[in-house]
Formats: sequence, C-alpha cells, structure tokens
Amino acid sequence: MSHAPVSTIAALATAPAAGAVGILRLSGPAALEVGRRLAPSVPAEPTPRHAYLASFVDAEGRTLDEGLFLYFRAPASFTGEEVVELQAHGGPRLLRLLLARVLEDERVRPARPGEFTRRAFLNGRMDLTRAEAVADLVAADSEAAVRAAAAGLSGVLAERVRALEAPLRDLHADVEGVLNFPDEAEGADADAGARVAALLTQAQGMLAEAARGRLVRQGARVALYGPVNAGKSTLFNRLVGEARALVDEEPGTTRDVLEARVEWEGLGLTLLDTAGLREAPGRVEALGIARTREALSAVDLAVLVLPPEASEAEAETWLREAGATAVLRVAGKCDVASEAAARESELRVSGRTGAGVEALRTAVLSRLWGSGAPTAVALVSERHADALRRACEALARAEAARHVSTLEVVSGEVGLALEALGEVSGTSVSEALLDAIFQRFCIGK
Ligand SMILES: Nc1nc2c(c(=O)[nH]1)N(C=O)[C@@H](CNc1ccc(C(=O)N[C@@H](CCC(=O)O)C(=O)O)cc1)CN2
Ligand SMILES: Nc1nc2c(ncn2[C@@H]2O[C@H](COP(=O)(O)OP(=O)(O)OP(=O)(O)O)[C@@H](O)[C@H]2O)c(=O)[nH]1
Ligand SMILES: [Mg+2]
Repeated sequence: MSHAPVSTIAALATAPAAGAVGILRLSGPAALEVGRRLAPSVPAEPTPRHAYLASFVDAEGRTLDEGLFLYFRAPASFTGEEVVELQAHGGPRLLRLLLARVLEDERVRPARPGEFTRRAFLNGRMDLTRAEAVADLVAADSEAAVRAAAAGLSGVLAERVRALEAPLRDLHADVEGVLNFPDEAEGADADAGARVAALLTQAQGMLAEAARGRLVRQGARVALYGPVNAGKSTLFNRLVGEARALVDEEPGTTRDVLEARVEWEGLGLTLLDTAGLREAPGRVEALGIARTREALSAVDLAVLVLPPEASEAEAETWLREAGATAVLRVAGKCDVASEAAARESELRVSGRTGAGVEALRTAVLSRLWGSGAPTAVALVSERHADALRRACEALARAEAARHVSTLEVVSGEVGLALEALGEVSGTSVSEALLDAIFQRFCIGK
C-alpha cells in the first residue's frame, strides 16, 4: 500500500466574525516553513510553545499585522503533527488575507470540517469519544451540556468503554482459544456464561443513560397545555422571565405554539406555550389546537394548567389529551382559587403573582431528571446508543446460545459485540463512519 504524502492543512480556528483576536492554524509537515513565510522574523528553529511577537507580512514583505506566532513540535501538539498558529487581530478580511497567503503554497490545502480533530484521533491523541466531546463542547448551550462534554473530553466515557471492551476482548480470546486449541486452552470458557451476563448488564447500564444524554445535550422540551384561558401564557411569561406571549381575558388568545429557551439548575429547557384546547373553536384557532396536539406528542413533559373552576372529570379528559407523554398537573390562578378546591398534594401556582412558580420549576426538573444532578453524566450520544444496542443484542444472543448452540456461535456473537463497541471507542471504525462523525464539526476544529 502506498501512502500519499501527508498534506498540510490550514483554517481559521476562530469564528469568521470581528473579534479581539483571530487565529489561523496550520497542521502538517510544512506548517513551520509556511508559517515562517508570513512571519520571517521567527527563528528557523523556534522554541516550541513560545509566543513570538512578529510582523505578519504579504508576498512583498509589507506588514499586514503584528501578532503572535506559536509553534508546537510534533508529536506534542493537538493533532500530533507539526502545528503553527498565527494569532492575529480579529479582523475577518485580514484573516482571509493571511489564510489565502498560506494556501498559495502547494503543500497546503484548506482543512475540511473537523479535520484537525480527525487527525488528532488518527494520530492516537484521543479516542473517538473524546474527539466527539470536542464537538459537544463547541455545541453545548447549557452549563450541564458544557460540564458533560468536558467530562467526555477528559476521558470519562472513554474509560467506561474501555472497561467494557477489554474484558470482552479477553473473553473473545479465551473462547477462540478453546475453539482453536482445545487441549491447551481447556476450561478457559468455563465461566463464559457468567462473563457474558456481567458484560451485558454493564452495557445495558450505559445504554440506559442515552436518554439522559439527549436531555443534557439538546435540552428538555416542556409544553404548557390545558383549557383556554387557564393562565398558560401568563405562567409561561413568568417562567421565561419576560413578556413573550400575549395575554388576554379573551379565551383562545394563543394560536401558534411559542417557544422559549431557559436554563434551570444548569439544564437547558425549551418551554412551549400552546393554544388552549376547547370544543368548537373558530377556524384559525382550530389550526392552533392541531398544533398543540402535535407539540404534546413531541415533548418530554407536558404541564397541564387547570383553572380553579375545572372539575375532576374535566381534568381526567385533559390528562388523556397528552397521550403517551408524561404529564405534570398544576392548579392555576391559585391567587383567586379557594384553598379547599385544590386537591391535596397538587401544585398550586399563579402566573400573576408568581406564587408556587419556584416549586413548579423544581417539580419539572425532578420529573425530567429524577434524582441526582444533571451534571453527573457522561454524554452517551445517539450514535453511541445505537452501537451499544447492537452490542447488547449480540451479547444477549451469546447468552442464549450458551445453552442451545455450539461454542462457535457464542464466539461469533461475542465478536460482533466487540465490533459494535469498537465503533464507540474508534478501535474498529470505517472511513464512512468517520466521515459521518466529523462532518458535523465546524471548519477549523
Ligand atoms: N490557541 C489554541 N487554543 C486552544 C486550542 C488550540 O489548538 N489552539 N485547542 C485545540 O482544540 C484546545 C486546546 N487543546 C490542546 C490539546 C493538546 C495540545 C497539545 O499540545 N498536546 C500535546 C502536549 C501535551 C502537554 O504538553 O501536556 C500532546 O498531547 O502531546 C494543545 C492544545 C483549546 N484551546
Ligand atoms: N387571577 C389570576 N388571573 C390570571 C392568572 N393568570 C392569568 N390570568 C388571567 O386570565 C386570563 C387568561 O390568561 P392567559 O395567560 O392568556 O391564559 P391562556 O391559558 O394562555 O389562554 P389561551 O391562550 O386563550 O388559551 C387573562 O385575563 C389573565 O390576566 C393568575 O395566575 N391569576
Ligand atoms: Mg395563551
């Protein structure tokens, strides 16, 4: 197999907008030479990680900017390759001039999305879960998401996958040994059934965290719903902290579904205010009601807001309206409701006065999250969950095969589980899968 020479890649590492500082990053064998063309005052053998103050010049030697030059000597860099950074003033046009200059060199080409991180992965600087955590960190839009991604970056998930992969690999080797060298390896498969069962439990435990991972990564979706005029929009505004939704005494005020993003206890949430439900509405309002039903089916939690006059029979009807979605029921307008009217243990809130709103926030969080802090989790992504699911299925088949099939079948299933797990860590991963993963990174990452 012949290898094309490794190209040197270049991209802006900072957002393409005006900022205090903008960074042009180069990675690959020609990084230092090409970088020094723009910064000729930097010595030919610069001290790694030393920040040189240098003039960045155009082809005629005229100064374009004065900035910092950083050199990372391979393999002690983010990518494991030679890396040079030009830290310039953050003018978008200036940065494009600098980028264009380094691209004039035929050894340099623009980096594809995620290519710096991809090289870090391919050069063994990090496993796949850590590479993905880099993208998670950039995309994180709540404190919980930041902390979970940071845990991933520090290798928490990688460690747990390794703790599953290593014993699975040992098991596979033992079973294969018995198959191939029945005399020498005799008995090495004696406890195979118990080992498969233990690994299956472990894998299922990780798989079970995928739902929480999604909740942290994307944030939860929570809809307020209920009869018209119950005070949903008033409560929505109170929860969001600003007058986002129109409020009026006219029943049927809200027509479209309104969304607002909030962060409670570090967890990101999208709150939805919906059109109140009632029989025989006007045409436009009926469209709104259809949207409410659609929204209700797609949220993590529905908060049913009931007006003080709602009967228990009506409440039952509204509860059914949410279908399979979990419902948290609250008694609204508690400032004008008589205490006796409310059911015991029912949350009583008033959007108008703010009474009970803190308790509602707490109740929503605990319904979504159960016990424990949202930060105490490594992000198991959909991709990881898919691979873990396949690993679990293979292990379950291996367990069943212990009793009814040959050892070959058991070994085959354990091998499949190993392969599926390898997709999580990156030990067995196809070019196509890597393409799919790094596609979602931004250019320059
Ligand atoms: N200016 C700048 N800031 C940045 C980055 C960058 O590339 N440039 N990063 C990029 O995303 C992140 C930092 N990540 C980095 C990770 C590893 C190494 C590195 O040089 N690793 C070597 C040496 C380790 C050591 O000395 O402890 C190694 O792993 O061998 C550098 C940056 C965030 N901040
Ligand atoms: N006393 C009292 N009145 C409230 C409270 N919340 C809302 N209201 C009043 O009830 C009426 C309806 O309020 P909205 O918030 O628009 O009710 P809604 O459930 O969004 O109504 P629709 O969008 O029509 O379904 C308005 O006149 C509000 O001022 C409350 O907590 N206490
Ligand atoms: Mg409303």
